Amino acid sequence: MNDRQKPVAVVAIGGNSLIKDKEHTAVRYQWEAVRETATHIAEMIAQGWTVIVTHGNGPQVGFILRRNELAAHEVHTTPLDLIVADTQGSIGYMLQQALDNEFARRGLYRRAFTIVTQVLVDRDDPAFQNPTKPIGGFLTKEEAERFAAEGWPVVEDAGRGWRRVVASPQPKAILEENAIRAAAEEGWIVIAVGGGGIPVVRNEKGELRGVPAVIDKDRASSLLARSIKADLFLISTGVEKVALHFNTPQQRDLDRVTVSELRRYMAEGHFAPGSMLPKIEAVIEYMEAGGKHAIITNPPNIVRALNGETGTHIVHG
Ligand SMILES: Nc1ncnc2c1ncn2[C@@H]1O[C@H](COP(=O)(O)OP(=O)(O)O)[C@@H](O)[C@H]1O
Ligand SMILES: NC(=O)OP(=O)(O)O
Repeated sequence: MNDRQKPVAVVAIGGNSLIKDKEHTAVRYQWEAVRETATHIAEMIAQGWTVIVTHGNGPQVGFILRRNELAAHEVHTTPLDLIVADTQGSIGYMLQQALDNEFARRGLYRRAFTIVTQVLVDRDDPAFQNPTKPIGGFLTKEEAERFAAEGWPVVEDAGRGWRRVVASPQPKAILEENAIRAAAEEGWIVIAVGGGGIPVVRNEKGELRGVPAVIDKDRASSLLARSIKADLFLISTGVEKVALHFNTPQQRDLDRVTVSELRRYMAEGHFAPGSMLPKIEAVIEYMEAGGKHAIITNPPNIVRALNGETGTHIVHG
């Protein structure tokens, strides 16, 4: 099979799943998580998939922003679009190196590379007035109240603690889409649309300009999967399966769910905004645009999920 005939998967890796856990966020733990994730993606590629890797950056963007603020008396601060670009570079670099090492270890003739990706958003998106995207680490209620008093918008995030939030406009177009497609067709393992893409708008002269926001990477990854007509959209996150009544004694994990069932569960409020809800909306959008199959699972279960042994599988119906 040549590279153009291989099935194409967009694999979206969560920013939270790229830190070890909320207590272990230092760079060495990020490397551990990236290297572990890379082994599973390499196995997928060994099994015959062409993979386009996208990734989140929520925790990492928040850490860089905070570092900026703490050092603001000494060095200039950086706008959010540049911070997103920074994370595309740093996380892209980590994934690229970890994947290349894994390919070499397995004797797989593959190389990975990262495409700095700009994503067009609407200047008038109401999201700019209503920040919803959680970034940075998890705070206690007391810490969150203290930061809120300093002007940060904060939200409670899926029972895991409090987090700062920033604007998260809808992705409209991936400006480097043709480059991503062409590189994947040539057999490259492309890392792209990092952190949902660098948010840009067109000004009155039609020129591109960055805007201060963090696009949801699941929404942007769904847009990519739809645009390139990917055979599979796989979201790798912190849970093996999506659940109903998540984090309660009534929790029930979903193995196989149709799009219409998923819509109903979404309307019943089973999926937390800012964490699972955007993933569910992203897979529904992908499936309703003609996508074939979507999976939500965690990194260690990627290959088992592909073999139908675990994960939440979203199918037509
Ligand atoms: N219904 C649900 N089923 C499973 N997980 C859920 C649900 N609602 C909220 N979550 C939480 O959402 C998390 C995934 O969101 P998040 O950590 O923001 O994603 P990412 O991996 O993209 O960083 C899961 O790890 C889990 O803690
Ligand atoms: N940009 C983004 O959606 O990041 P997370 O996946 O880390 O939330």
